[in-house]
Amino acid sequence: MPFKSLGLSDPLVRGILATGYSAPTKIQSEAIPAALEGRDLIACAQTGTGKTAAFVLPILHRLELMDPPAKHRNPKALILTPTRELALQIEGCIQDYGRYLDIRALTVYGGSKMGSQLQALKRGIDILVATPGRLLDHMDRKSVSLSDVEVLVLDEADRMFDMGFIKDVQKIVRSVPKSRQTLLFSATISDDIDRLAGGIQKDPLTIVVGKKRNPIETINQRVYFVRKQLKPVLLKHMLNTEKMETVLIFSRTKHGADRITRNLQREGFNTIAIHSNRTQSQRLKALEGFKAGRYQIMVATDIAARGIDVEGISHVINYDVPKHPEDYVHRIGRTGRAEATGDAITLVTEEEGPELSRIEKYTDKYLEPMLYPDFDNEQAAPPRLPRGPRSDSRQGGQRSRGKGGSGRRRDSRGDSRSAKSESSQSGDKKKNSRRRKPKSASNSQGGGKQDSSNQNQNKKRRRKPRKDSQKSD
Ligand SMILES: Nc1ncnc2c1ncn2[C@@H]1O[C@H](COP(=O)(O)OP(=O)(O)OP(=O)(O)O)[C@@H](O)[C@H]1O
Repeated sequence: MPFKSLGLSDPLVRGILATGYSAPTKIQSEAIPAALEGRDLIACAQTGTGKTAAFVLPILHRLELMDPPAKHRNPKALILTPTRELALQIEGCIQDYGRYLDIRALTVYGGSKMGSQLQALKRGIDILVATPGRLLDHMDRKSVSLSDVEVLVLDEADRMFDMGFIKDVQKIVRSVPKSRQTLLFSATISDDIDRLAGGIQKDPLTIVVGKKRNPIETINQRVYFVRKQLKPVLLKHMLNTEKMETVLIFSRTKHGADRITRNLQREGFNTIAIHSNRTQSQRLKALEGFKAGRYQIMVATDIAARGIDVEGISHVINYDVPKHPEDYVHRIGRTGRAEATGDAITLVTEEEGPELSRIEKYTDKYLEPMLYPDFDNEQAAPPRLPRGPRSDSRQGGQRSRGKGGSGRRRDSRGDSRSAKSESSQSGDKKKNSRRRKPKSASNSQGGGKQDSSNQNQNKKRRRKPRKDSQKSD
């Protein structure tokens, strides 16, 4: 099915084709006609499947039909996103798809200069993309009026309904006319959303593409058990032995992200950090540099977990297991996008075992624990690192002396749980032999057995143009 058959206007279809898309993805085929009819939507589709165009295209189409578009003083469409980076990315999509239309979009987000935003708002805009905090600032200053908004989008809807955002979002929604169309999109939409959405939507149509909560199948998920003190050593070992093109590493904390970044920089890896303690220009520089290939590795907190679309991320590494299972789905969804393949690696300590179990329950998938090839998880002290002598002592190698490796076992009901480390089971090898043995992944590039994960890695990661036959199945 071509884009034209979705009912989109000619200049818009030309803009889509010029962006390089030849046929709609499944979520686009299902959501666009319903949105064009004016329905409220709750749309859930896996990461990297083109949800942005599924809400941006109907907005552009609607605006184009309005007469005359250049006269709009107040925004006609409002798109709310949880992060600045995502807001800017969506504005980029609006510019791309709408290149043959006369439509003005503006992004307002914290950390950016007010002056230019105020001027643009004064001149008048058609689409406003915003993070909630900065939009509320503008509303307080009366520099923007939402009284003409006809379409409201909550991208990453479940995140927008999180405790941290809910009050701000509710306040914003109350300022938008009730007659609006409201579109909610995310890769993870819980049943609670129906309840929360009840207050802001009218008879919404729910569209679910793919299995709810499941990471996309193009991501090869791997889990390695490792002692806490050895995480930095294992990370370096992986980066040195496995062929990784562009790597996104997630840390649970900002300090952790900085620490990992410093360690990797000392080791000579081209690494940059992104988190909310960095200035806006540092955040922009990091993301742009990562996208442009100036940095091979970006270390991030969960601010980069949602929506960020960087072509060619070959590996996502969860240095820490994410606290919320849905964050796992979003984090690893930064790879394997638009039919590319990718690897998602999670490093798990004994303490993090229960969190991994929650992820398994949430995604309904058991993640087979593996041992990293040629890595001694029992080593008393980490090997001496080639550069940066200070890092040796910081690895905590000495403190780790005498502690065994971590592992999990699965009971007869199939539940997985944290298992005691080997030495904390008095170093009793017999006891350990009862535990399900982590599988050796044999995925280093320096020889060894090839498993399916390795075969996956060797697949081309370049984005393939979608085939007509794939778009509407
Ligand atoms: N019809 C299409 N044909 C080819 N590529 C597409 C198509 N639609 C979108 N894409 C590309 O697919 C990638 C993922 O799209 P997008 O960022 O909208 O995904 P998403 O579903 O919103 O992901 P996430 O859940 O992570 O936010 C982007 O690089 C986008 O340019």
